Amino acid sequence: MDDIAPGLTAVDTPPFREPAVMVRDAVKIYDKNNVVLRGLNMTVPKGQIYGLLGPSGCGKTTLLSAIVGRSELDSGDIMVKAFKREDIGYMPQDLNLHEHLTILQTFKFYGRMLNMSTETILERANDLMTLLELPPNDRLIESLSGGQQRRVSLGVALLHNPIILILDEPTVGLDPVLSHSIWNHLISFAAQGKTIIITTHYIEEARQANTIGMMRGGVLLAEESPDMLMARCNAVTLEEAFLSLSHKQETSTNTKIDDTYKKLTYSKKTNKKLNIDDGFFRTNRMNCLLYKNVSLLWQQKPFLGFLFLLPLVQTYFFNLAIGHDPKGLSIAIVNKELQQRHIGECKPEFYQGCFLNNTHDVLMSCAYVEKMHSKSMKILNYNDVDTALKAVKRNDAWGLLYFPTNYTTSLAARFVNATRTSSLDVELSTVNAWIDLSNQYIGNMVKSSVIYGMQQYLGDALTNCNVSTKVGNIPILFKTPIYGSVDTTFIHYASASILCLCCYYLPVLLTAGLILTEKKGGIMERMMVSGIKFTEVMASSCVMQMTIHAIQTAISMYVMYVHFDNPYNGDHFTTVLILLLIGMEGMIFGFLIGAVCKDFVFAAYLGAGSNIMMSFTCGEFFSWNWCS
Ligand SMILES: Nc1ncnc2c1ncn2[C@@H]1O[C@H](COP(=O)(O)OP(=O)(O)OP(=O)(O)O)[C@@H](O)[C@H]1O
Repeated sequence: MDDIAPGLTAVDTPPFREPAVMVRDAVKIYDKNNVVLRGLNMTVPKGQIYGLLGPSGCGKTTLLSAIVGRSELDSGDIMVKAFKREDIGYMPQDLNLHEHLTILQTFKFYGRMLNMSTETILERANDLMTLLELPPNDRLIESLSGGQQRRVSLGVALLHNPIILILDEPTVGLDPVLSHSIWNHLISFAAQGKTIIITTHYIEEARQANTIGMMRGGVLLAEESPDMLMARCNAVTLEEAFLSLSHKQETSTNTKIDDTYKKLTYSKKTNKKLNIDDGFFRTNRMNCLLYKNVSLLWQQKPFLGFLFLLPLVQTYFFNLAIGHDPKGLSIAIVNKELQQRHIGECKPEFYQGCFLNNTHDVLMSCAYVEKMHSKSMKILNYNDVDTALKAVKRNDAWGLLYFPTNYTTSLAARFVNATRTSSLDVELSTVNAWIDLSNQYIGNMVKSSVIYGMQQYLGDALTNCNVSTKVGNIPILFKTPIYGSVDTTFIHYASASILCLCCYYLPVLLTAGLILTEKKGGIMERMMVSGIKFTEVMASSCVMQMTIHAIQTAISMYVMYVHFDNPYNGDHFTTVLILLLIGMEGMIFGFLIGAVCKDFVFAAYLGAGSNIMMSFTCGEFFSWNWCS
């Protein structure tokens, strides 16, 4: 015992017992103001109950975490007589259980992880139900009381009948009768040769331990049997003994604590945590994780339904609400040609004949207005430009078309005279257009309707005159598009990119959520202590996520390409491969978010923020704009 405070001497020397756990010169420093272990030495004899006592925050959990391999010392050696993972049973201070699993599912998950057969698990589960007075094993963990949950957690540690049991405050929140019964069982375990390290806040309860380790200030003040300890301190209770030892530690030297750990030589070749070689990847552990993930999803049926309803609803509403060309847009018309002739409104007979040789009876302005009408535009007639412009500014119309007087005559002159056309005819044959471009998409649509309307009505008018329609076209001919079609709408273009977006961010959300839930509840740490490796977590998540991803994508594609009949011209293999890779990318990013974030709020910000940012940088929104 290197760490017994000065002035203390052992009153008796206990018989030597082979140690099951030994800690030497343990140092753990969280930061320079928080040195938790200061060269601590501890020896736990085999086949005994070792009660680790000390005030709150003295480092008991930190020490146990290092012993079970959950955390690493900064310096020192840890030796545990355990050759395989199954040799150790650990009950952490926090419950660290999946709330949405039943008691039996929890036992099956941890049991299978430690290579237990289903029959043995069921047998042990029955024994533990009696031993720990557990409720029926089909009860969900979340529906249990705090004390019942704690007993399930203890059950997980006992399930595989380990030879070393490390229990961090197993009796907190239990009634005295149950605590007493648990201690009796611990005593019988020790009689069977098992080694038990137990921490407790109920100091007197620890009298039943074979050895007491009294911890304070990062070292052990004493390590001996309760009776010897009380005798040496002239105390009648362990509490008195602890107070006496604490007082002696205080009065002997105030600087001892710091000196102890500073004098240590930091050895590079130390076992700073439990080292059990349980492989880089084992299929049985991955299957366990898969079983747990599937059970968790199955227990949360509303969430499962939501997972598959979300892509359906999203794609459905996208198709209903976005990307269709707006109909019934209003356009203001000021037709001075019509006013000049005093013949009321435009009628079909005004644009039946050939305008080149009958400029008195034919009104080309009416032909143009009719073309705009046939493009589902609502025509609003005004007498003058000022009033019409005010209407556009009031948002009554998306644009204004102004036809000058003698429009048809000047247009005919422009075609007949060609290069000899007077500048007055050029001016009077030109339609003036003011378009509201405050909404880029609608403004551009009105603009293109105006341009193509002009081209089409001129084509029709020239056909009436037996002249080739090409004469009225701008001298460029657009051939069949290489990809897409002439009448591609926004939805046709955007459907693929929306699909990619869903395929990316749904796995991000699900993966980050699952990882964070397990991390925050301490479940991940408990799984790691039981031997689970990160590779297995990744692989099992990958299998589950990809299955969900495939179903979600199939739902989205059905809505997009079957129900709403958007064009699909791609090669099936490439499409599936790309969507799968996008899903995988989302999943990996979800892992990253789960790993770096400490809480859900940060994860939500990171997930949503990065999603928008990535949509910008990958060109999705940019190309939407171009399309519009
Ligand atoms: N991850 C961590 N980062 C920083 N400090 C930590 C961390 N974990 C524990 N500590 C600090 O280490 C000290 C010892 O904590 P620990 O949980 O080991 O104490 P304990 O003796 O188990 O306390 P209790 O009996 O209340 O559970 C405390 O001051 C605690 O704040």
